[in-house]
Amino acid sequence: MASATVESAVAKDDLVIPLIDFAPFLTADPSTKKSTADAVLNGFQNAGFIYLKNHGIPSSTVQTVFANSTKFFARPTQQKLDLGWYSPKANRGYTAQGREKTSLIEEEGDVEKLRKEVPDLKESFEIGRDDEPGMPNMWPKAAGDEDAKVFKEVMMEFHSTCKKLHMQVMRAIALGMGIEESWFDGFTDGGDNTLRLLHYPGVSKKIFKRDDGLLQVRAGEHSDYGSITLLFQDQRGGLQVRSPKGTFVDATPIADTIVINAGDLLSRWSNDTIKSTKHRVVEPPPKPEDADKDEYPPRYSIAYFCNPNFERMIEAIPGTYEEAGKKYEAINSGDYLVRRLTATY
Ligand SMILES: O=C(O)CCC(=O)C(=O)O
Ligand SMILES: [Fe+2]
Repeated sequence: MASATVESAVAKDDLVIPLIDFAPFLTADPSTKKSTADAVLNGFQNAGFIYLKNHGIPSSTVQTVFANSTKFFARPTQQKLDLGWYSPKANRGYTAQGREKTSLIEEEGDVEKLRKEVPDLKESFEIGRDDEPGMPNMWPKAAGDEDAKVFKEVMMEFHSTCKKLHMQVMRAIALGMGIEESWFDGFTDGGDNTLRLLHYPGVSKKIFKRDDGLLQVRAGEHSDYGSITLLFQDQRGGLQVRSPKGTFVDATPIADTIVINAGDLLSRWSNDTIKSTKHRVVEPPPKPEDADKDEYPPRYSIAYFCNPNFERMIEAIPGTYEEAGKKYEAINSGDYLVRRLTATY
């Protein structure tokens, strides 16, 4: 089968992140579908990251979500604190700056130490499925507040839009792996995914110039936990991905694309054939229009963290373990995520 020519979005220090046109996959011509699927799988196997264009989510939709996110974070601090993130199991609500430390640490306790040293310069708001008993989303009060009403509608709609794309990308991975295209459907149809709005407030440029040798970041180095993450970023920049050489390479924003990365659970599920690559958000690259300002402008991003249905057991995908053997025991998807979240908050 002829493989499609794939452009690269990032190519530095042996990190090659492909820029993949997803339209051929979505429009279902069998031969181009397969080569697109191969490109998706190769991207996750080699870099752990891809950029996707023509993914089917209109840019007007994404703009509306960003606009609503910006309005949300502009609410008074107390209003946001009243919607506080309340448990790893629910993973819903608002997290103020300094509360979470995305990190490499898996032990509780260590995270406390790291957080004090260099807090992440961000606030976030997490939204889960809206129909999970005992785990309510933390919506701003809608009575007499039109923005709050619209916010909820926009976010729930986007949650379901992203859920569909998660299913499609997992189908592409399946087809790329040579298993039944629908193989993952029974793992992705539950929508146990988290929509996270992120705001990195404008900060003084000086904050990044520390004299204690520590690196001030907007979000610390980490890998994501679940199957895949759909990341929508504004044009500000600052996201970096770890290369095979150990350097951090800019994942420069490309308009109308989604950056998609594989998480730790997909890596485990694929018997380590797919990579879950470390990334972070740092001081943004200089732009001519900010040159004579003392502050960097804010950055907004939207991450949609996808997970296999929480009730499912995750055990090596067919085709990934027959030769090498299974590297990991079966694990419950929901338990795995709660364990990881418990260590970071
Ligand atoms: O804001 C970004 O660009 C990345 C955020 C991220 O990696 C995360 O929240 O897991
Ligand atoms: Fe991440």
